[in-house]
Amino acid sequence: MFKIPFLDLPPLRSAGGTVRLPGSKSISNRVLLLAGLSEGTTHVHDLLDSDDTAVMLASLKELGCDLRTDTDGVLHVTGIGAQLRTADTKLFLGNAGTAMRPLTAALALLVATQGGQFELSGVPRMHERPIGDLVDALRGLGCQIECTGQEGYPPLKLTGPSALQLDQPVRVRGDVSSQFLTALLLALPLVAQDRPVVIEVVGELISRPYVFITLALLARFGIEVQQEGWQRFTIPAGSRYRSPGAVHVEGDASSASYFVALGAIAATGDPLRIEGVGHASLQGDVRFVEAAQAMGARVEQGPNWLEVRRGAWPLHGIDLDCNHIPDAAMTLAVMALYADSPTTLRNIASWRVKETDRIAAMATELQKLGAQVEEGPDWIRVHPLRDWQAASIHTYDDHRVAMCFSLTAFNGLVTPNAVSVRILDPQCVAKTFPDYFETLFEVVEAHAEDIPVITIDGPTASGKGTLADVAAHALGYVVLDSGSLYRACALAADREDIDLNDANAVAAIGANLNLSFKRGRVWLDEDDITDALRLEATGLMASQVAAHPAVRAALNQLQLNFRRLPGLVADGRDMGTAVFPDAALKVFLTASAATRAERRHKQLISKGISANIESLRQDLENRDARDKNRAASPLHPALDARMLDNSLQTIEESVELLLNWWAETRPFAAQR
Ligand SMILES: Nc1ncnc2c1ncn2[C@@H]1O[C@H](COP(=O)(O)OP(=O)(O)O)[C@@H](O)[C@H]1O
Ligand SMILES: Nc1ccn([C@H]2C[C@H](O)[C@@H](COP(=O)(O)OP(=O)(O)O)O2)c(=O)n1
Repeated sequence: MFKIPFLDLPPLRSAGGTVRLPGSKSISNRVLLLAGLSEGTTHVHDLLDSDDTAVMLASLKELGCDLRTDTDGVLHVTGIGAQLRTADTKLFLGNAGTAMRPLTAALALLVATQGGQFELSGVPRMHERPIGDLVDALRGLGCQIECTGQEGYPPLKLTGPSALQLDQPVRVRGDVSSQFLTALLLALPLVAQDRPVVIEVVGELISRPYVFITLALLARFGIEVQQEGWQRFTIPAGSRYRSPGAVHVEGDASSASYFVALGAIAATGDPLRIEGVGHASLQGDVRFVEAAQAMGARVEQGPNWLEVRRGAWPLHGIDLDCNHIPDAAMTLAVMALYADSPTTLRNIASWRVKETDRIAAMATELQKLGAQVEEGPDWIRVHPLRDWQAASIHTYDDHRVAMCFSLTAFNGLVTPNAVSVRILDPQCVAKTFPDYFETLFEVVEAHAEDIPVITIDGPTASGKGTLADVAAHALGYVVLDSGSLYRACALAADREDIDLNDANAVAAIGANLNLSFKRGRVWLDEDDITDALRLEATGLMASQVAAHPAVRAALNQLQLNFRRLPGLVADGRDMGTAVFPDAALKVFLTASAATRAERRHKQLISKGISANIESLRQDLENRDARDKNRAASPLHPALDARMLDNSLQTIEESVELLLNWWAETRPFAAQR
C-alpha cells in the first residue's frame, strides 16, 4: 500500500494481463457478522483484508467471538451463538457503514432481550451519515436507542432490557439506503424463535442487488427469508443462525469495475483478465459489465472471470439509470471523459450519503481536469474531455474516488498533450483494496520517457543512498542503487578469479548477472551478498571495474529496467549525465572529504565493522579521484544538475530541500 500524502500517476498508455481481485467488502462483512452470531465455527476463505473488515473483526472480538487465521489465510470464526458475552462495551467503527448499520440492529435486539449497554461511534464522517430510518424502525420494535450527538446520526447508545413488540410488521424506509433493510434482515432472526417476523419496506427500495446478497448469505447460514416482491420479507419462526462450515468470499465486483474500465479504455492487445467475479457472482455490481459494454467494451465472461478488451473507441456516451450499480457507477463517470458524447448517470441519490457526497466530489474533481460536468440532486452528466489539465485530485477519504480517478491517467489516448494526475491520500483505498495501485501498475504500461526520474549523483559517503531511499519512500517511487550493481559485478568477477583489469571478461559477467532483490536483501545466484556488497573493499573493486566502458555498457540496460511505475529515484555517479539524461530533477550531492570520512566511519562502526578514519579518508579520496578522472562516464555534475553540499545539513534538511525542488518541477504545485 502507498502510505504517502500523494501519488503521482504519469501518463499511462496501455493495459493487459491478469488481475486477481480482493474479496468483496459487502460479502465479507455480512459473512463475518453472520459467522459471529452463529453457533459453531465458520471457515472463511478469501476474506477481504481491509479497513472495513478490520473494523468488523475488532468488533466481533470485543463481543467475544474467537477468531483465528491459519497459515493458508483461512479465518476461523467461532460465533457467540446469539448469546451476549459482554454487558457494557464501546465499539469504534471508523467509517465502515457495512459494520455500523448491521451491528446497530443486532446489538439493539440483543440488549433488548438480554440486557446490557453498547456505545457505537466512528470517525467524524460516520457521524454525518444518516442512520435515523434504522433507529426509528428499531425504536418502533421497542429497542432503546439514544443518538448521543445529533438525532438520526451516530454515535449511538443502545440499552436494555426492554420489551419488544414483534406482532406488527417492522417498517423501514428503503429509498435512502438499502443498508437499513439489510441490517434488519441480518439481525431479526435473533428474535424470530417463537414467531415469524415481518419487515415491510416503505417507499421504493433502492440498491436491490445488495439486498439480494443479504438474502443469499442468510440462506447459507440457515435463514430462509420469504419474499413478496421487494416490499415485504418474512423471517420464519424458529429461525436460528447455523454455520455452513466453509464459506468462500467472491472477488469484489465493485473493485472489478476499475479493471473492466481499464480494459475498455486501454486493452488494445491482450485482454485484461479479471479473476474472482463472473456471470455466476451474487453481487449486483457485476452488471457494471453491461454498462461498460454499452460504452463500447468487448467482454467475455465465465462463472468467475471476465476478459475485457477495447471495442469502440472513443467510447460511447450513455444515459443510464444506475440504481442497480450505485458503487460501480462512479467508474462510468470517469469513462465518460473518453466518450464521443455526454454521459448521464441517473437515480444516484445514494451517492450523496456515502463516504462523502460522491456527486459533489466527482463533479468537483472532474472539473479540475478541465471537464464540463452538470449535476442535480440525484444525477450527474459528464462531457467528453479532450483538453486535459494536470490536476491534484482530492479523494475525500473515499476509496472509490481514488480508484476511479486513477483511470484519468490514460488521457494521452485522447489528447496529444498527455498530463499527469496526482491522487491525494492514496491510502484511502485501504477501505476495500489496499494494494489497488500496486495491482494497477502490474497491468498497465507507460512510455519510459513519461516515467519520472530523480537522479542523485556524487562522491562516496555523501549521503546519496540515504537521500534516495527517503525521497523514494516519500513519493512511492522505485529506488536504483546503481553502485550496488557495480559492486555485485565486481564481487561476481572476483569470485570467479577473473582479473578485474580484464574489461571484456568482467563485462561478460556484468551482462549475465543473476541478481535478485528480496525483502531488503540482495542475492547473487543462490548467495545472499547483502553484507559483502557493503564492504569498503567491495567499493574499491567496484570503482575499479566501473572504469571499463565495456562494463558500463553491460550494466546499462539493467539500470534502465529500474525505470518503472510510478517513478524512480536513482543514485550513483553518472545517473544524470549518462543513464537518465532526461531526468526531471538531477541532484549533485557533495560533502567535504572530512565529513564523508567521518560519516562512513560511524556507519561502519555501527554495523560492528572496525575502521580507521584516516585510512577511510585516504581510500575515499583515491576512489573519488578514480571516479572523476576515468574516461568513461566520469563523476561530474550534469549541466542541469542542482548542487547540494550537505556537509552542514541533517538528513531531514536534505530530504526537505530535494522534495521542494521536486515539487517545483511538477505541474501540480499551484493546486496543493
Ligand atoms: N545529510 C546528512 N547528514 C549527516 N549524515 C548523513 C547525511 N546524509 C547521509 N548521512 C550518513 O552518512 C552515511 C553515508 O551515507 P550513504 O547514504 O551510505 O552515502 P552514499 O550512498 O553517498 O555512499 C550514512 O550513515 C548516513 O546516515
Ligand atoms: N552509477 C555509478 C555507481 C557506482 N559507480 C562505481 C564508482 C563507485 O566508487 C563504486 C561503488 O559505488 P557506490 O555508490 O556503491 O559507492 P558509495 O556507496 O558511494 O561508496 O561503483 C559508478 O561508476 N557509477
